[in-house]
Amino acid sequence: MANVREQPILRELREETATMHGSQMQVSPDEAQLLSMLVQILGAQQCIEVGVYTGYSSLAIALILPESGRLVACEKDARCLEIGKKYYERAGVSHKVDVRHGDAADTLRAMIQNGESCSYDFAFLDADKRAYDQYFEMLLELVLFLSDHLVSSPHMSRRWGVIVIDNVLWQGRVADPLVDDPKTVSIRDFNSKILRDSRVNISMVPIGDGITICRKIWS
Ligand SMILES: C[S@@+](CC[C@H](N)C(=O)[O-])C[C@H]1O[C@@H](n2cnc3c(N)ncnc32)[C@H](O)[C@@H]1O
Repeated sequence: MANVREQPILRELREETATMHGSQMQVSPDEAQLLSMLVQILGAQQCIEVGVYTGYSSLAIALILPESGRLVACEKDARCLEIGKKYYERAGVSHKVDVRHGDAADTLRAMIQNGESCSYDFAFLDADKRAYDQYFEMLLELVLFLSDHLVSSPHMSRRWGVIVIDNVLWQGRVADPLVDDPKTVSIRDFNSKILRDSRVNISMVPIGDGITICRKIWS
């Protein structure tokens, strides 16, 4: 497949999203391209997105997932989900997307209670910024980690779950000590926490609004 950001259906979804009444959010083709490449490079099969909006990133991921792959797509806004579902259908990927309407924290908690810990390869976190830490803790539980003695081959690719976190630069506000609104403080505190977190390796990438790529290294 060509680069996902060049797919006409993604362009169409982006245009429809831009014309939505009251829409202030922007979707990022560069981020979606990176996400889909990561999913492909990892050979990910089981993915989660927290905060779907109209489905731009989830569609980019679903397009690249193999037929056996699945993306659990968590979103609280039914109107946005209807747009996403229309595009999954049109792109022929709706069988790969498991849409979960409701509060994402409730959905993730239910997945853990349902015995799904350590069974996801890839997660994308992009919902309420004040709850990042809460989502992150549950995603860390849900993504895979196989310690050395459980890995049959040193070349096995799916040993570590990866979590990608969006908006970590928050348009530069996290670096401005004079900005102290709740969302900025929450993202700033979250960035500091995961920098020191021995359960993960991280790399912050300054594309879009800043994303952190986080690899689980401890279970
Ligand atoms: C920035 S948008 C997501 C954009 C999407 N990830 C993309 O790249 O195309 C954030 C979304 O998170 C959703 N959201 C915020 N809080 C939520 C919650 N508690 N549970 C589920 N979804 C939530 C919002 O409704 C919004 O659609």
